[in-house]
Amino acid sequence: QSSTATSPVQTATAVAADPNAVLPSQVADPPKQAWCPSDIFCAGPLLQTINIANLYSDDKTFVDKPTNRPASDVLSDFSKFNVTTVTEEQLVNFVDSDFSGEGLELEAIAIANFNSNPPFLNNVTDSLVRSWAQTVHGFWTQLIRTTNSSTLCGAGSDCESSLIPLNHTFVIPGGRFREQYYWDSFWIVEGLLESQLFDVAKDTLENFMDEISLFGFIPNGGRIYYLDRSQPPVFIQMLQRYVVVTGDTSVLTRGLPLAEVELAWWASNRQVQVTSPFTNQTHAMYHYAVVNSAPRPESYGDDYLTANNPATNPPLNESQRADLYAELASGAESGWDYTVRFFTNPTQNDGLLSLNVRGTIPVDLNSLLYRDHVLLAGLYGTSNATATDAHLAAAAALKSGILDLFWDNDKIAFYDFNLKTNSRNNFFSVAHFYPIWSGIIPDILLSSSDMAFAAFSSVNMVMNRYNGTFPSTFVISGQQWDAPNAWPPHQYIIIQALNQLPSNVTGGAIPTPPSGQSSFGLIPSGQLGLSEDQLPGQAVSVKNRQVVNATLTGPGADINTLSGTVVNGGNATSGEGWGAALQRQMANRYITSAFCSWHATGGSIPNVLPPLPNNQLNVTLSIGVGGNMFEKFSFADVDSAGSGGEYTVQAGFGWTNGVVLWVASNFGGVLNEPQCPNLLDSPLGGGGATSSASHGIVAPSTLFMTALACVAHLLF
Ligand SMILES: OC[C@H]1O[C@H](O[C@H]2O[C@H](CO)[C@@H](O)[C@H](O)[C@H]2O)[C@H](O)[C@@H](O)[C@@H]1O
Repeated sequence: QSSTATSPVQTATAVAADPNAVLPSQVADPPKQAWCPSDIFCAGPLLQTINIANLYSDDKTFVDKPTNRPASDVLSDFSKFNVTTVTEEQLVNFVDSDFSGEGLELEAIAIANFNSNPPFLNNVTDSLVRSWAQTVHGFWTQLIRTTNSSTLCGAGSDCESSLIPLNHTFVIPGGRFREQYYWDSFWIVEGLLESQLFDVAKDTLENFMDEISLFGFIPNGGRIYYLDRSQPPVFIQMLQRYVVVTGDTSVLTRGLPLAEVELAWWASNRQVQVTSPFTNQTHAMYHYAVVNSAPRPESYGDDYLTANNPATNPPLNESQRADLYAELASGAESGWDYTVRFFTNPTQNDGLLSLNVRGTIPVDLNSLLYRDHVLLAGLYGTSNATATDAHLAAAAALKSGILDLFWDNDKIAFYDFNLKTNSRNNFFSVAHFYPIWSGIIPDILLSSSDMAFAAFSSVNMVMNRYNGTFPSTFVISGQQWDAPNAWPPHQYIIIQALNQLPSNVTGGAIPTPPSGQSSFGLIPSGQLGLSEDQLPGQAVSVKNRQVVNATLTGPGADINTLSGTVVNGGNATSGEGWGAALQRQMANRYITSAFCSWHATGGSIPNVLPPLPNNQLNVTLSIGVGGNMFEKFSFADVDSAGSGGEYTVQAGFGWTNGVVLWVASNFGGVLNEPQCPNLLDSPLGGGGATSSASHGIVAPSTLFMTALACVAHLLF
């Protein structure tokens, strides 16, 4: 049995807001970037002019459109324009005649031997969750791609495309993300392994190996405009998971030497010596630091406007603009594009002009590289004792830097180190959990159950206080890697971090908050860097179309507390310690967020789950939409997608599906049927309907983003 291939190509129409208008004046073109030589898809006069004309709602659309005639003809056509007199309509005609549909170089293919009933489904007890997990497993068939350069303008043509052709099939995230992405693929591979799509997982690895051979590193994504940067380094972790699950060690013949090449790239290009103000020891640590002095091609208009914002007084000079462009690219390399966490002063929302990515030694990056070294040592095993020892030594050196620079023994948390202030940032984010996931467990957590719980007390608070899953940070900034957004990879990392704690410290019950306090009272003083009343609110009802939040402090703030467990947290099992309880709650909340936001946008399962009635789907503008698997969620509303950032929330979605399948497989015995709030209770729905759950009201901004996502038809 094979799956059916679906067409991936969507073509956005170029729109001239005012056809006869000439373009506003432009600042001088940025210098040509050696890493991105295309005169069409990289920084230069053509790309800047198209973006100034603002023909597409998403800057990425244009750079994903292959030319439909030789590049020299396209450039010759463009050279006929004078940028001070060309009209928007002339540019619309130019792109319509010289370029084809975005993503046309990619082809959806069928998955050979697709088993629609993989064994992991037997792990899922609840029948609705099992059917839905099977539905999500089926979504791989819509996200699988292969390169098909011959669809350009005939084989052997010199048409141009920004795509980096890949030799093997791969899974895309979905929506505007039409190509293979680096760190997304880790969670995609986790899901593929649960789905027993071992060939696709292996193909993914082969593609990354080809890229390391070709470029010396793995680029952010499969387009030439990503060639200035990588993404969080997880290739070795994918390799290890594939080998452990399949037992197929044949990939190591090529994989091990290429893993060395990748690690050497990080060491040569992203390493910095840091002398600790705490111990005076010097550590070789890593940061995200991209060499780039132009707007990112896929976000050219956004970056150009950030650098040339007329409200910036005094305006940035050329070298300040170049510096900002390096920061923006470095933020994209971190995978967290963008967050106040990487602002010069994270506690003040000073905007992207204050980005300090290169001046931050990030706790997550260093933990990932530590884990890479440990896993690589394990993959060598006894076959190469010298290499094993070298990687264990590299891991030990990183661990010592991580504990020295990032760990705060009073607040019981890991924080980034700031090179500008030569101190730890007093800013809590979900990055705190990366070292623990990676196996770096400070002694104090190993010797005290209270301290171990303290390291996870923010998870307990989120489960009790908010409807959804764990946010990137607790600051609502408008950036997509801040509240209210909760991302699938991070739910996986927290659950896995809990797994790393020894059972002798996780066996007791979840502690009760001090008298008169909420679960916030269980968090060590200062850990979050915010007082309880500075945390985002949780909506509980709508009155006169106004959202009413739960009280911010005191026991009433724990609005999702039930006797013995939390809302949408599954049922407590007898003898369960706090570690298992938090895992169960996180697993249930994740499934609830992914399921409810899918159902709220028209998801249904034949003979199992009907779609919501039209009066509810109308609230999310989802009539006729078949359900969206979103890339991110809201931590305060399980019905809603995430929001904010520079592009509209996307659906598809590779890592979301991967984490669903992993959670279903590993926690299927403790997953309950999700209880989704009634959409008519939302401000957009008018409020006042009876909710299917006691807690559930949708925050207006996030629901609006769900609606926007549907309007834009951002489906697969
Ligand atoms: O176009 C803007 C940015 O989009 C990507 O970033 C986001 O999507 C990726 C794919 O899911 C994900 O890996 C990343 O964490 C997201 O923030 C892209 O990776 C960026 O480089 C790009 O500038």
